[in-house]
Amino acid sequence: MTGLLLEASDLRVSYGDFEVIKGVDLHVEKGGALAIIGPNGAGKSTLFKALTGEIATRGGRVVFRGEDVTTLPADVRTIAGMGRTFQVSRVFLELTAIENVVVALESRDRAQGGRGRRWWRTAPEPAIVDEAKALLEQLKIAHLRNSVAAEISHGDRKRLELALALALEPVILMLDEPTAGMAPADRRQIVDLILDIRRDKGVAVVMTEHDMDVIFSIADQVLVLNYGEVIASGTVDEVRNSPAVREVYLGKDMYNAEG
Ligand SMILES: Nc1ncnc2c1ncn2[C@@H]1O[C@H](COP(=O)(O)OP(=O)(O)OP(=O)(O)O)[C@@H](O)[C@H]1O
Repeated sequence: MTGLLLEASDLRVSYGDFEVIKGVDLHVEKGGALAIIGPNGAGKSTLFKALTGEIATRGGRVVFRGEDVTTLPADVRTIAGMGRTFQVSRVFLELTAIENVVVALESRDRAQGGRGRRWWRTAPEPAIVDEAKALLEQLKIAHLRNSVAAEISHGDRKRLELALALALEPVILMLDEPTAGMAPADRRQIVDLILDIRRDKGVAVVMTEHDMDVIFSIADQVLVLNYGEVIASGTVDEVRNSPAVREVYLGKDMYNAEG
């Protein structure tokens, strides 16, 4: 699979007069995986939110699947195929795992022009329930389907969040620190899941992440930000060997740096 999926050019974002993203260019190929890294405060989250449409840009363009989406809100980008997970989980805590996935699948159907659940029905369509079960199975949390989301572990909730993102059939998954706050064993499992999703569904990935092992396992391209500017971009090896990157991480072990 080749071809451009997501592209940003001369992207600029400011908080008041404080320019945080200062003319960033990036691109993601179909099925590709880009990691955005950089020291704390470099602008990673801000850039990520500008790509997903959660914050407005002051300049530049974001093009997704050939369409200029620069001024389109996040929900429209989601419907267009941009799946999203958050650093802080956004599942419905009071619903069970399967109810969460059913809600996501029903909203996908509505977005695709379906009618969603008819008003007189108290239960979802059996086909939707089957699809939800299959997704939970794929994410290896089928055994938790009747557990209330508030009561499942942090790692399993991350899996559930991935299931919700996948329910919308994205062509790209935007993952904001997908392994934040996880134990090493859980991290490895999430990495394996993301690799499976990439392989099975050909979904592209953009992620911010601090853990270099996770980055090196998943990403084929890395973009390094410092003070809102790209100081290096390329393959993992190209970035590793970049003098500018070494300078930014000077005095730190880049591969274990928290930033
Ligand atoms: N809502 C906001 N209002 C004003 N300034 C902000 C806001 N959010 C972030 N900033 C500032 O913008 C800069 C970039 O922040 P951002 O969170 O994008 O960096 P980051 O690279 O994601 O950092 P971290 O690795 O710590 O998550 C920082 O100086 C931060 O203090």
